[in-house]
Formats: sequence, structure tokens, C-alpha cells
Amino acid sequence: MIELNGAAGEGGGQILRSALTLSVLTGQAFRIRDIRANRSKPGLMRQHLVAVQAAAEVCGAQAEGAHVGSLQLSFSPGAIRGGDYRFAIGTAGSCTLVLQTLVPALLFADRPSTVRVAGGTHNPMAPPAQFLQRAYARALADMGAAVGFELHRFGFYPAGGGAITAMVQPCGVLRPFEWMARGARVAAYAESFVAGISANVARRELDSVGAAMGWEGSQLRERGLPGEQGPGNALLITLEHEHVTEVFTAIGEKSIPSDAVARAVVKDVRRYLASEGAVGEHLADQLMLPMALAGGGRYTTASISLHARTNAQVIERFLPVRFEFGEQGGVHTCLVEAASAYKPPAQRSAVPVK
Ligand SMILES: Nc1ncnc2c1ncn2[C@@H]1O[C@H](COP(=O)(O)OP(=O)(O)OP(=O)(O)O)[C@@H](O)[C@H]1O
Repeated sequence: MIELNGAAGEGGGQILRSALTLSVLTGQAFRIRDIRANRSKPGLMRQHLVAVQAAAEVCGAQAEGAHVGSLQLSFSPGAIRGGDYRFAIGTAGSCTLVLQTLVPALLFADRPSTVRVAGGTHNPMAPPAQFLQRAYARALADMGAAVGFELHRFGFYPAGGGAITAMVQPCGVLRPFEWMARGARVAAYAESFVAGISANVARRELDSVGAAMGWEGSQLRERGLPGEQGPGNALLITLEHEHVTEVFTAIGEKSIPSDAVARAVVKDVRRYLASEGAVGEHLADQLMLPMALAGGGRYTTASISLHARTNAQVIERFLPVRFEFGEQGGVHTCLVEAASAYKPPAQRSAVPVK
């Protein structure tokens, strides 16, 4: 039984999600205490609970302590089964974070899977659906994984009501990959999605982005959505480079002027472009688990977050891998080393136990 402290390091829901994915894959049970203990609403929130329930369903696990507000959880996994799954968060909690818990596990299932999750699709502090479609799926494809994401309907806080489906093909084994430079620019554009609020919001946000970035015409895309998918607003900037695609996001709120929403996303884009790092802050922490499964990999980024370091520590508890972080000339590197790539139980002689 692996014992985890849910308040260690950055102390967020990621500790739980990485543990769930790796428990399903390695067959190792775990117990976690002090889940999100330092957060203003500690313990399991709906999004985390659905991640637990979803992970349990895909492998027939036993879970104790799986209820909203719970600070402790025990999880004993069974064998993973591919198939067609549906989960509903029931609030605007993030669908994408639930999907990121299941997708790496289902890559090693016995057959293809689809997973439809209903809830929030464009939340602050979580990847928006387009991040999964453009940035995350592309990086997984670099490692040999065929994963697609379909956004059926937007879901914004507080109503939720959005839905995304992940389509996952078993990959057999992931291959190590290196993202050391982003390469030449292929495309750059901003999109403002508005649902149930004035189209002027989108226009003002895009005008501000255009002025700040020197962009015009088709680089500034107004995306009006059916009113019943709102009210809500998300401003996204996508940068497609030769080797990496990044998506930067700001979620509009009633109390925040359009100009401030635009400034927030432009600041993140400028920070990324000012660095030689290939991947942005969020992709950096999301690549770590698949890289560990691939048994190797490396990337450069502007800085390594506490979130990423905490994630590395959790991954190292489940897999015989070692993360190393370095820095040269202001560019940070994350390297993962392992004797071999992860293989599902049918292909390996023994479950890797640390
Ligand atoms: N704008 C964004 N674009 C892409 N990914 C994002 C963005 N904002 C946050 N993320 C990702 O969402 C994940 C959030 O993890 P985190 O543990 O903070 O979430 P949580 O479960 O909501 O936890 P908590 O509320 O405990 O902090 C991280 O992988 C982070 O990189």
C-alpha cells in the first residue's frame, strides 16, 4: 500500500489524480490523507470525486472515503478495461481534469475507449477543451498515442452543463520524445468565445489582443455560441509551432473588464515567447506522467512550477523512474529516466514495485 500526503508540496488535486492513474496502471493500491488540506474548500470536491469514481469504474476498484469533502481515500485497483464510459460531474467542475486522469490509463487498455464527461469545459485553473485538443493530444501523438477530444457543448462556471468526449486507442507502449525547442511559428490566433452575453465583449477582447500582439484579420476570431451554453466567456490564444502547440486562456468574469481579460492572456503569451523554453507552464506538468510511462523524455520550459515538482514526487512513488530538473541560461529542463517503458500486465513479467 502506497501512503501519500495530499498536502505535500503544492498540495492540489493533482496528487490524487496522478495517484489514481498510476494505481490503475501499476495495480498498486494507495491511501492518501489530508487531500487538498490547505485549500479554502479542503478535501474531495465534485471534480475530484468523479475522477475517483471514474478511475474505479474503468478497473473495478474498491474505494473507501469517496465522498465530497473527504480528506482521506483508500483505493485498491482491479484490472483496467477499455469500453464506452460516461460520467457527470454535476457541477461546473472541470471535465478536462477528469479526462486527464483516465486517458493515460486507457492507452493501455485491452481495446479502444470513449469517455464522455459532463460538467465545466472552460474553467479557471484547468485546461480548456481546446488545450486538450491542440496541445495535449499533439504531445501524446509525439509519443505514439492516438487520442482525440470532441467538445460537444461549452460549460462555464457556475452552470456547467458542458460535455467533452475523449476517444482513446490503445498504444501498446509509449515512446520517449524530446521537446527541446518549439521551432518555427506555423500559426497564431486569438479566439473569443461568448455565450449568452453581448458580442461586444468578444470584440473588445480581440481588439485589445490585436493591439498588443500586432494581429489583425483572421488572427482575431469571434466565436458566438448558442445562448443556452452560457452565460460565459473564454479568451484563448493558440500558438502553433513546428514542434509544439500551446493554448493560453483567460476566463471572462462579470466583474472583470474585457481589457483586463485580454491583458491577462497576453501576459502569459509574452512570458512564453520571451523564453527559449519549448513548452509552457501547464503542458510542462501535464507531460510528466506520459513521459514517465514512456520510460524517458525531456523538455525545456521557462520555469518548473512547484506543481510540476510535486507531480514528479508522486509519479516516482508508483513507477521506477527518476525526474531531474536543470537550468541553463534561464531555460529550465525536465528529464525523466527509466530502465524501460511501462508495459501493461499481460506484456510484463512483474508489476514494477518501488
Ligand atoms: N490555463 C490553463 N491551461 C492549461 N492547463 C491548465 C491551465 N490552468 C491550469 N491548468 C492545469 O490544470 C491542472 C490543475 O491542477 P490542480 O492540482 O491545481 O487542480 P485542482 O484539482 O483544481 O486542485 P486544487 O484546487 O487543489 O489546486 C494542472 O495540470 C495545470 O497545469
